[in-house]
Amino acid sequence: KVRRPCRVMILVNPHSGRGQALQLFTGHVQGMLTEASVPYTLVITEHQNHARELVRKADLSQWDALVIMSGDGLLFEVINGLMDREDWQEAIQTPLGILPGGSGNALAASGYKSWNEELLLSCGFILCKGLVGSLDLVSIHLASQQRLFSFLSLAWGFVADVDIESEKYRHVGAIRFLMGTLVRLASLRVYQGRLAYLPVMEADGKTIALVDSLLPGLDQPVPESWTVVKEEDFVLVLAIYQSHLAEDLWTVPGAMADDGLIHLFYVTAGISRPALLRLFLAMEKGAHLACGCPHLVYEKVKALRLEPTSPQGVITVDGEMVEYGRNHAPCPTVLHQAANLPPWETALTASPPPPPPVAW
Ligand SMILES: Nc1ncnc2c1ncn2[C@@H]1O[C@H](COP(=O)(O)OP(=O)(O)OP(=O)(O)O)[C@@H](O)[C@H]1O
Repeated sequence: KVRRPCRVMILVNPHSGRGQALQLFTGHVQGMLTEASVPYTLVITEHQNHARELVRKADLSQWDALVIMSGDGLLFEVINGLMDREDWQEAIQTPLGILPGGSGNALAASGYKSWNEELLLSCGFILCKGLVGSLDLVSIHLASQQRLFSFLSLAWGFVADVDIESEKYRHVGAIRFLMGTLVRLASLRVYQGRLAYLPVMEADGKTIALVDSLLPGLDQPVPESWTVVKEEDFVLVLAIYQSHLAEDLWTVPGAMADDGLIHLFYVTAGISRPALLRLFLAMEKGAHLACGCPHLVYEKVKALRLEPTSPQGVITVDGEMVEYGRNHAPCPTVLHQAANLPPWETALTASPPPPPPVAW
């Protein structure tokens, strides 16, 4: 629990979701914070990476928590801004909070069965109470040597395409993903690439963290303990570490924010359009694995390597487009504390600290 009274920086992306994040804040959250005597400073982001730069340079001793009122994209900026700092080990332990104001709101929705204003009120309540849980972060190395920290997902193929292509329907809110899915289904394509992963053994338990500097470099073959997927034609690859991919997509019903697992899904080529649509419709109730679809594979893994060979495509990390090429997602590096509260309590902290960033 964060000590009270605490000073909270609340970052609002005014363009997130349907462009109503600020109105949602003043209409639903401001009064709660005032009533609970939580002092806060509101910062309206002015451009992409504004929050990342601000957090990178902030005097964190002034703040007891950093809260974002936006979609998952702004939290991605804040986490990576904290990890950019020289004092990242301490910085990443700053409690973080999320108030859903975007169109996906995957992290805010994880662990809840509520939507829209109801979800916002639940998250506002948790913030007022100052409750803190823990959150897994996954370290992702891109082919350019860039390293990112991800709390939600790595996607390639259908899911990534829908996420990026549906941004033009942002004004309709969460339904943009359904619209994007239908449009992408009409032009369903196959993505070529290689996928390998380090499976989780039952004996691994929950708390073993991988140190990504011990994993083979991208120019090295994967070790024998890894599974190399024999198919190379995919419709989608999705690695997710939270229960929800969006407010209404319950992708991993059993996932906890700090279970130390990457939940890897892939769909191989050959799936029909109706079968793929059925999977996404079933996902609203978390029932997609019960569809018995032979093209859908689900594995719990600790690390994976994705090497797209199709000349064009989209890869997203936490819903944000990253460079297209080979990735490497060792997990988990920033993990686990004995959280005394359920991890879906929304105000989050990552502890103990990750191993030092390594040159890849
Ligand atoms: N003031 C701003 N102007 C333009 N872009 C911004 C601004 N502030 C943040 N951004 C960027 O906008 C993108 C989308 O933000 P965010 O993810 O928070 O909202 P969203 O896309 O509506 O929600 P979700 O990710 O849940 O779908 C992010 O890449 C973020 O970095």
